[in-house]
Amino acid sequence: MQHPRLRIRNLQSPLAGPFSFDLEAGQCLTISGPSGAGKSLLLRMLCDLDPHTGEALLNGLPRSGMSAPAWRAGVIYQPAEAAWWLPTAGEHFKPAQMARVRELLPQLNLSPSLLESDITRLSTGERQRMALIRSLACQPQVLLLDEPTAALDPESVAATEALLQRELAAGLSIILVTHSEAQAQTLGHRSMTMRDRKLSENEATP
Ligand SMILES: Nc1ncnc2c1ncn2[C@@H]1O[C@H](COP(=O)(O)OP(=O)(O)OP(=O)(O)O)[C@@H](O)[C@H]1O
Repeated sequence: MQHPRLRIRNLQSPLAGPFSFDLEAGQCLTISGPSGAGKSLLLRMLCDLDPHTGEALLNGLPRSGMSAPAWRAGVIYQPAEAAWWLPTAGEHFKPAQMARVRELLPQLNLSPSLLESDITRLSTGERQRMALIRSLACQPQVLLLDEPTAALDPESVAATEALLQRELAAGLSIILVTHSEAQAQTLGHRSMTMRDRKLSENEATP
Protein backbone atom coordinates (compact mmCIF):
# COMPACT_ATOMS: atom_id res chain seq x y z
CA MET A 1 0.00 0.00 0.00
CA GLN A 2 1.23 3.48 -0.88
CA HIS A 3 1.55 5.75 2.17
CA PRO A 4 1.05 9.51 1.94
CA ARG A 5 4.29 11.44 2.23
CA LEU A 6 3.01 13.09 5.41
CA ARG A 7 0.04 12.02 7.52
CA ILE A 8 -1.10 14.21 10.41
CA ARG A 9 -3.63 12.96 12.92
CA ASN A 10 -5.02 15.07 15.78
CA LEU A 11 -1.88 17.13 16.14
CA GLN A 12 -2.67 19.49 18.99
CA SER A 13 -1.16 21.71 21.66
CA PRO A 14 -2.87 23.88 24.26
CA LEU A 15 -2.39 26.74 21.77
CA ALA A 16 -3.67 25.24 18.49
CA GLY A 17 -5.39 22.35 16.75
CA PRO A 18 -6.39 19.57 16.51
CA PHE A 19 -5.04 19.25 12.96
CA SER A 20 -5.53 16.22 10.68
CA PHE A 21 -4.62 15.99 6.98
CA ASP A 22 -2.54 14.03 4.47
CA LEU A 23 0.04 15.45 2.08
CA GLU A 24 1.13 13.46 -0.96
CA ALA A 25 4.57 13.34 -2.63
CA GLY A 26 5.00 16.33 -4.95
CA GLN A 27 1.96 18.09 -3.48
CA CYS A 28 1.86 21.69 -2.28
CA LEU A 29 -0.61 22.65 0.42
CA THR A 30 -0.94 26.40 0.90
CA ILE A 31 -2.17 27.89 4.16
CA SER A 32 -3.37 31.45 4.49
CA GLY A 33 -5.18 33.28 7.26
CA PRO A 34 -5.00 36.35 9.43
CA SER A 35 -1.95 37.31 11.46
CA GLY A 36 -1.93 35.45 14.76
CA ALA A 37 -4.29 32.71 13.48
CA GLY A 38 -1.84 29.90 14.33
CA LYS A 39 -0.03 29.19 11.05
CA SER A 40 3.45 29.27 12.54
CA LEU A 41 2.26 27.27 15.55
CA LEU A 42 1.21 24.48 13.15
CA LEU A 43 4.52 24.51 11.27
CA ARG A 44 6.45 24.39 14.55
CA MET A 45 4.45 21.36 15.70
CA LEU A 46 4.96 19.65 12.35
CA CYS A 47 8.73 19.84 12.68
CA ASP A 48 8.57 18.85 16.35
CA LEU A 49 9.80 22.18 17.76
CA ASP A 50 6.79 22.76 20.05
CA PRO A 51 5.29 20.23 22.48
CA HIS A 52 2.09 18.57 21.25
CA THR A 53 -0.04 15.43 21.24
CA GLY A 54 -1.28 13.44 18.25
CA GLU A 55 0.68 11.63 15.58
CA ALA A 56 2.62 12.48 12.46
CA LEU A 57 3.87 9.88 9.97
CA LEU A 58 6.45 10.32 7.23
CA ASN A 59 6.05 7.78 4.43
CA GLY A 60 4.04 5.66 6.86
CA LEU A 61 6.66 5.76 9.65
CA PRO A 62 5.38 7.28 12.90
CA ARG A 63 7.41 10.11 14.37
CA SER A 64 7.00 8.54 17.82
CA GLY A 65 9.36 5.79 16.62
CA MET A 66 12.00 8.18 15.25
CA SER A 67 14.66 10.37 16.83
CA ALA A 68 14.11 14.13 16.57
CA PRO A 69 17.15 14.54 14.25
CA ALA A 70 15.84 11.78 11.93
CA TRP A 71 12.43 13.49 11.71
CA ARG A 72 13.97 16.91 11.12
CA ALA A 73 16.19 15.53 8.35
CA GLY A 74 13.01 14.63 6.45
CA VAL A 75 10.75 17.51 7.49
CA ILE A 76 12.49 20.88 7.29
CA TYR A 77 11.01 24.10 8.64
CA GLN A 78 12.06 27.43 7.20
CA PRO A 79 10.74 30.23 9.42
CA ALA A 80 9.93 33.67 8.03
CA GLU A 81 13.30 34.88 9.31
CA ALA A 82 15.80 32.03 9.32
CA ALA A 83 18.54 31.99 11.97
CA TRP A 84 22.23 32.15 10.96
CA TRP A 85 24.80 31.16 13.57
CA LEU A 86 28.10 31.37 11.69
CA PRO A 87 29.74 34.49 10.19
CA THR A 88 29.13 33.63 6.50
CA ALA A 89 26.36 31.78 4.64
CA GLY A 90 28.89 29.41 3.08
CA GLU A 91 29.94 28.07 6.48
CA HIS A 92 26.40 26.77 7.05
CA PHE A 93 26.81 24.18 4.26
CA LYS A 94 28.55 20.81 4.43
CA PRO A 95 31.16 20.12 1.72
CA ALA A 96 28.89 17.43 0.25
CA GLN A 97 26.13 20.03 -0.26
CA MET A 98 28.26 22.52 -2.20
CA ALA A 99 27.64 21.12 -5.70
CA ARG A 100 23.89 21.45 -5.15
CA VAL A 101 24.30 24.91 -3.60
CA ARG A 102 26.27 26.15 -6.63
CA GLU A 103 23.54 24.77 -8.88
CA LEU A 104 20.80 26.56 -6.91
CA LEU A 105 22.44 30.00 -6.47
CA PRO A 106 21.97 31.19 -10.09
CA GLN A 107 18.40 29.84 -10.12
CA LEU A 108 17.62 32.41 -7.41
CA ASN A 109 19.73 35.14 -9.04
CA LEU A 110 22.33 35.00 -6.26
CA SER A 111 26.05 35.47 -6.85
CA PRO A 112 28.34 32.70 -5.50
CA SER A 113 30.44 35.49 -3.91
CA LEU A 114 27.63 35.93 -1.34
CA LEU A 115 28.68 32.64 0.23
CA GLU A 116 31.84 34.34 1.49
CA SER A 117 30.24 37.66 2.53
CA ASP A 118 29.48 38.42 6.15
CA ILE A 119 25.88 37.23 6.57
CA THR A 120 24.86 40.56 8.11
CA ARG A 121 25.88 42.32 4.86
CA LEU A 122 23.38 40.39 2.77
CA SER A 123 20.11 42.17 2.10
CA THR A 124 16.98 40.76 3.75
CA GLY A 125 15.88 39.36 0.39
CA GLU A 126 19.29 37.80 -0.29
CA ARG A 127 19.22 36.15 3.15
CA GLN A 128 15.71 34.87 2.49
CA ARG A 129 16.76 33.26 -0.81
CA MET A 130 19.94 31.88 0.78
CA ALA A 131 17.75 30.34 3.53
CA LEU A 132 15.75 28.52 0.86
CA ILE A 133 18.97 27.17 -0.64
CA ARG A 134 20.00 26.02 2.83
CA SER A 135 16.68 24.20 3.23
CA LEU A 136 16.81 22.57 -0.22
CA ALA A 137 20.45 21.56 0.16
CA CYS A 138 19.33 19.25 2.99
CA GLN A 139 17.16 17.34 0.46
CA PRO A 140 14.04 17.21 2.64
CA GLN A 141 11.00 15.06 1.90
CA VAL A 142 8.67 17.76 3.23
CA LEU A 143 9.50 21.47 3.28
CA LEU A 144 7.57 23.79 5.61
CA LEU A 145 7.86 27.35 4.32
CA ASP A 146 6.66 30.36 6.30
CA GLU A 147 6.21 33.25 3.86
CA PRO A 148 9.39 32.48 1.86
CA THR A 149 8.98 35.43 -0.53
CA ALA A 150 7.83 38.12 1.92
CA ALA A 151 11.01 40.21 1.50
CA LEU A 152 11.45 39.71 -2.26
CA ASP A 153 10.98 41.91 -5.34
CA PRO A 154 8.71 40.58 -8.11
CA GLU A 155 11.62 39.14 -10.15
CA SER A 156 12.93 37.18 -7.17
CA VAL A 157 9.41 36.05 -6.27
CA ALA A 158 9.05 34.65 -9.80
CA ALA A 159 12.46 32.92 -9.60
CA THR A 160 11.58 31.41 -6.21
CA GLU A 161 8.19 30.19 -7.41
CA ALA A 162 9.76 28.65 -10.54
CA LEU A 163 12.34 26.83 -8.40
CA LEU A 164 9.65 25.54 -6.04
CA GLN A 165 7.62 24.31 -9.01
CA ARG A 166 10.63 22.33 -10.27
CA GLU A 167 11.16 20.87 -6.80
CA LEU A 168 7.48 19.86 -6.58
CA ALA A 169 7.71 18.21 -10.00
CA ALA A 170 10.73 16.27 -8.70
CA GLY A 171 8.66 14.95 -5.78
CA LEU A 172 9.23 17.38 -2.92
CA SER A 173 6.13 17.99 -0.75
CA ILE A 174 5.59 21.55 0.48
CA ILE A 175 3.41 23.23 3.07
CA LEU A 176 3.50 26.90 2.20
CA VAL A 177 2.22 29.67 4.45
CA THR A 178 1.54 32.66 2.25
CA HIS A 179 -0.52 35.83 2.33
CA SER A 180 -0.41 35.97 -1.48
CA GLU A 181 -3.50 34.64 -3.21
CA ALA A 182 -1.57 34.69 -6.52
CA GLN A 183 1.19 32.55 -5.02
CA ALA A 184 -1.33 30.11 -3.58
CA GLN A 185 -2.87 29.80 -7.06
CA THR A 186 0.52 29.37 -8.76
CA LEU A 187 1.99 26.77 -6.42
CA GLY A 188 -0.86 25.19 -4.48
CA HIS A 189 -2.54 21.91 -5.31
CA ARG A 190 -4.73 22.38 -2.24
CA SER A 191 -5.40 25.40 -0.09
CA MET A 192 -6.53 25.77 3.49
CA THR A 193 -7.36 28.70 5.74
CA MET A 194 -6.28 29.02 9.35
CA ARG A 195 -8.69 30.89 11.62
CA ASP A 196 -8.64 30.97 15.41
CA ARG A 197 -5.99 28.19 15.44
CA LYS A 198 -8.17 25.81 13.35
CA LEU A 199 -7.69 24.76 9.71
CA SER A 200 -10.38 24.42 7.07
CA GLU A 201 -9.98 23.23 3.49
CA ASN A 202 -10.89 25.80 0.81
CA GLU A 203 -13.13 24.83 -2.08
CA ALA A 204 -11.08 23.96 -5.17
CA THR A 205 -11.41 26.70 -7.81
CA PRO A 206 -11.94 25.45 -11.36
N1 LIG B 1 4.59 29.96 23.16
C1 LIG B 1 3.46 30.68 23.07
N2 LIG B 1 2.70 30.90 24.16
C2 LIG B 1 1.55 31.60 24.08
N3 LIG B 1 1.06 32.13 22.94
C3 LIG B 1 1.78 31.93 21.83
C4 LIG B 1 3.02 31.19 21.82
N4 LIG B 1 3.49 31.17 20.55
C5 LIG B 1 2.60 31.85 19.80
N5 LIG B 1 1.59 32.31 20.56
C6 LIG B 1 0.40 33.08 20.09
O1 LIG B 1 -0.36 32.22 19.23
C7 LIG B 1 -0.96 33.01 18.21
C8 LIG B 1 -0.65 32.39 16.86
O2 LIG B 1 0.71 32.64 16.52
P1 LIG B 1 1.34 32.26 15.12
O3 LIG B 1 2.77 32.70 15.17
O4 LIG B 1 1.08 30.85 14.80
O5 LIG B 1 0.52 33.21 14.12
P2 LIG B 1 0.57 33.26 12.54
O6 LIG B 1 -0.75 32.77 12.02
O7 LIG B 1 1.78 32.55 12.05
O8 LIG B 1 0.67 34.82 12.27
P3 LIG B 1 1.58 35.70 11.22
O9 LIG B 1 0.84 35.64 9.90
O10 LIG B 1 1.53 37.07 11.83
O11 LIG B 1 2.95 35.10 11.19
C9 LIG B 1 -0.43 34.44 18.37
O12 LIG B 1 -1.42 35.20 19.00
C10 LIG B 1 0.79 34.27 19.24
O13 LIG B 1 0.99 35.41 20.04
